[in-house]
Amino acid sequence: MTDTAQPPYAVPEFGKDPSDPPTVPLPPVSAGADGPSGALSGLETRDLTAWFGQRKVLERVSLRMRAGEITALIGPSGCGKSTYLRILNRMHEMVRGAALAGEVLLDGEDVYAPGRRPAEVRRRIGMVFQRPNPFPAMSLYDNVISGLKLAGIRASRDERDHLVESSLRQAGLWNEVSNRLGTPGGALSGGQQQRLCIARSLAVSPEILLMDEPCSALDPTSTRRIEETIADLRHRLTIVIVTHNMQQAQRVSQSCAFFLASHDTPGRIVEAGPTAQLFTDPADPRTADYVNGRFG
Ligand SMILES: Nc1ncnc2c1ncn2[C@@H]1O[C@H](COP(=O)(O)OP(=O)(O)OP(=O)(O)O)[C@@H](O)[C@H]1O
Repeated sequence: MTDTAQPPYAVPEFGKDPSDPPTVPLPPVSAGADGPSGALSGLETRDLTAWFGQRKVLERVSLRMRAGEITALIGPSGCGKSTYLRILNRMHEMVRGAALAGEVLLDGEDVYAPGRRPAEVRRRIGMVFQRPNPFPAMSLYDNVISGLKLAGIRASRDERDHLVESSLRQAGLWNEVSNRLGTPGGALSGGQQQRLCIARSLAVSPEILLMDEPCSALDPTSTRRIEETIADLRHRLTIVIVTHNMQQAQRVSQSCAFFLASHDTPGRIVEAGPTAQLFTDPADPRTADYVNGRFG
């Protein structure tokens, strides 16, 4: 039976955050392994339960997403993967009536702790969506730096130039667009637009990058290009990717979590562990059935 118990608390509505972000200097580009601390950040959820209104869609999801790894979230449609991803950087609360319980720890600190600003969490934990969503009329240059103002980061012209180049290089797009940074984002191909969106996310130096089926709208060549970019980024930041493509999960990830829900039970993790193990020697027969295409 679907559990309709009241959630313990509703997450605050997006936009109701009382304090505007303070303006801060430009952080080092992609702190990551080359950054000042030399350490990458990890994410962990403990007993995460989520609701839309009275409907519980995730239940007690505990998962460790290790620093510097790519973790793939797999599972049939509707099992809560995207919801889980959006909880990680406080986007779940943008949906009216959404609620959650449990903890999301970024380097051991709860991103939902009282007083913690959603905008600061979203700067540190970036998101790339299923459909490329650059600002179509805005130049490539401005697209890349469009997140700075939102994050309250100030930068000189030189710093911005450097940031645009380094972000586009990391996203694997620089060589294709370096001589036309003034052209609008909408003029790029779908795959290039997705890499532009990755560059835009990288420009605010996130520690974690969440990717929600980033290749599902792309052709095989663009998909391969994005996968190469993801693999390159692994050494700079921690990545969590939702994918329906089992080959992609095997190609890009080191760890994998298999989610499952049914019509009367909310989404839960059936099994999580090293990707190779989940695909070759899963502990649960449902995992074997899913990764071998027997359902979902
Ligand atoms: N904004 C919303 N309001 C109400 N219910 C929602 C909302 N978004 C998602 N849901 C419900 O939450 C459940 C989990 O959805 P979610 O999109 O997280 O699943 P998913 O595993 O990512 O699916 P898919 O693979 O098809 O993208 C589904 O039953 C869905 O209908």
